[in-house]
Amino acid sequence: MLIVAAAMVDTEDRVLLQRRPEGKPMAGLWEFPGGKVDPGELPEAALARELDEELGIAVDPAALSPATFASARVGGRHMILLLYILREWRGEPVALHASDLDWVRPGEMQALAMPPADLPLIPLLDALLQASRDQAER
Ligand SMILES: Nc1nc2c([nH]c(=O)n2[C@@H]2O[C@H](COP(=O)(O)OP(=O)(O)OP(=O)(O)O)[C@@H](O)[C@H]2O)c(=O)[nH]1
Repeated sequence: MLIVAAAMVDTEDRVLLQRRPEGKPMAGLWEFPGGKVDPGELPEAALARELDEELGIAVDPAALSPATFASARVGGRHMILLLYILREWRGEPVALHASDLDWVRPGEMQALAMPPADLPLIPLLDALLQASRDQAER
């Protein structure tokens, strides 16, 4: 199972998380917006499609920067999750599928309930955002 997900980063280095709605597996957990890559679909095109469907935003697939990945068992299947960083999009994200949205810093994610496969991604994302801050200051 190939999943693509976005760490959408705002100008204050906060990242958008969405809350899985009731009735879905892992309901109530906070996750990165995204979803399954359809057969024959390019990962970046799949993520732009998911972000449109889930948040109502327009994303240029070329603006998605590969960040890191997770490889884990989820509900009896093996999942590879590709995480991208996204800093530019058009429109204001709206929770079209999620029960809630929130902008959080990676340091604050530890306090939120997230899918187990996401937990190793948090320090990696934190380090990547820190590195791009350092580069911007140079
Ligand atoms: N989008 C997203 N999915 C994640 C994350 N972490 C994680 O384990 N997943 C898992 O990856 C899969 C995402 O596929 P999906 O969004 O298309 O699936 P879903 O469970 O919402 O069901 P659906 O196929 O009915 O829409 C789910 O099994 C989800 O639990 C994450 O951070 N973001």
